[in-house]
Amino acid sequence: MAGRAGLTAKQAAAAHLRLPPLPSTRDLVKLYKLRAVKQLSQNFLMDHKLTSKIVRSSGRVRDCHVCEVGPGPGGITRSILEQGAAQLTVIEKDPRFLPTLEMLKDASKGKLDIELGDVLSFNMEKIFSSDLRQPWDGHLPKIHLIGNLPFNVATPLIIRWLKDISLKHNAWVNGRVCMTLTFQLEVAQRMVAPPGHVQRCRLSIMCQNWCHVVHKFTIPGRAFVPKPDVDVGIVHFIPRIEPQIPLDFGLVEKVIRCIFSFRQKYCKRGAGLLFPESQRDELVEKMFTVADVNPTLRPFQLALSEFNRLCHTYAAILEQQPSLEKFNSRERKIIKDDVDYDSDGNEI
Ligand SMILES: C[S@@+](CC[C@H](N)C(=O)[O-])C[C@H]1O[C@@H](n2cnc3c(N)ncnc32)[C@H](O)[C@@H]1O
Repeated sequence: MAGRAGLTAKQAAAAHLRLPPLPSTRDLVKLYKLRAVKQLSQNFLMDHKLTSKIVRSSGRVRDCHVCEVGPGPGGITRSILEQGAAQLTVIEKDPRFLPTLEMLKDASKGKLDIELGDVLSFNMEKIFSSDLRQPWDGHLPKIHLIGNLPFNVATPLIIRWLKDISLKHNAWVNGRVCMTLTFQLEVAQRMVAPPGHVQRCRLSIMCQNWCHVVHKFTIPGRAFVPKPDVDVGIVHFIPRIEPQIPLDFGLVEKVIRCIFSFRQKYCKRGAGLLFPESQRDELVEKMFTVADVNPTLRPFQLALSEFNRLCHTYAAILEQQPSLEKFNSRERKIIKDDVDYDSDGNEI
């Protein structure tokens, strides 16, 4: 809505902060003494409309504490400040971006903090005030995590964060903190794939077990500088109050990983990897009978409720035979063709 001076609330906030403009592609090249921006080995989003859309898709950041991972030259960072975040902490690994981020910090009126570090090992617990904490089953805390990271960092990061969510560690000591992250489109589609979908994989189950996952929109690769070979999906995660499979992260991950080891075969084939050969047939049959799951379905056809029953039955078998917990079949390493990889070579 336009205010008295004819400015929208957002324009007023931006004018009030007097943020320096985002460096152009040419500026980036000059700033970092490069021949081409490609040498930074990153894909930057320089389109203000799109950075604003990403921030809006995370929900309302006004008056919230936002943590942005991988700000780079600060396109998304500017949009977060413009949309009225009360506090913004950025975690950037590459010190070459510090001068541009410092300029933003100076203009931010104390709202921007810069942390130089690797988000994969960064404990965010200390950056948020305990005043923002909410009970896990209460309202969502006024905290958001937002980031456009390199594709080969984003997938391992979300797996780490899902584990943190399961343990209520890291940012999640504060309650059900939401995340809005970019992934290559194919990975985003896998994250939200329902049962029976051709993209359904281990990542779908892991994400959907601990979070409500929404693929918000897609950005064509050409919007990035330099242009990646793929399009990009923006995914929003809201931690579930209760996971669909309320068991230990490691146990769930092991069962899902084994079952998806043979994607095109009956799901009992992969489940067999949970047990030594001497007991395999007997325990697989027991697992599927007790869980009441059809062992001849393909892994991608199983619903979360069926994985839930299989995981619980496996946990009950472990209670009776604790030594099985340490059993790790090496067979899947031999049968490589049935394991899924994303285009960065990450097994998923
Ligand atoms: C794809 S660029 C995106 C930059 C900016 N967010 C944008 O949208 O234009 C990824 C950024 O993440 C940073 N980055 C990469 N790995 C990181 C890590 N492990 N921890 C923190 N930052 C990282 C890079 O240095 C780079 O600035």
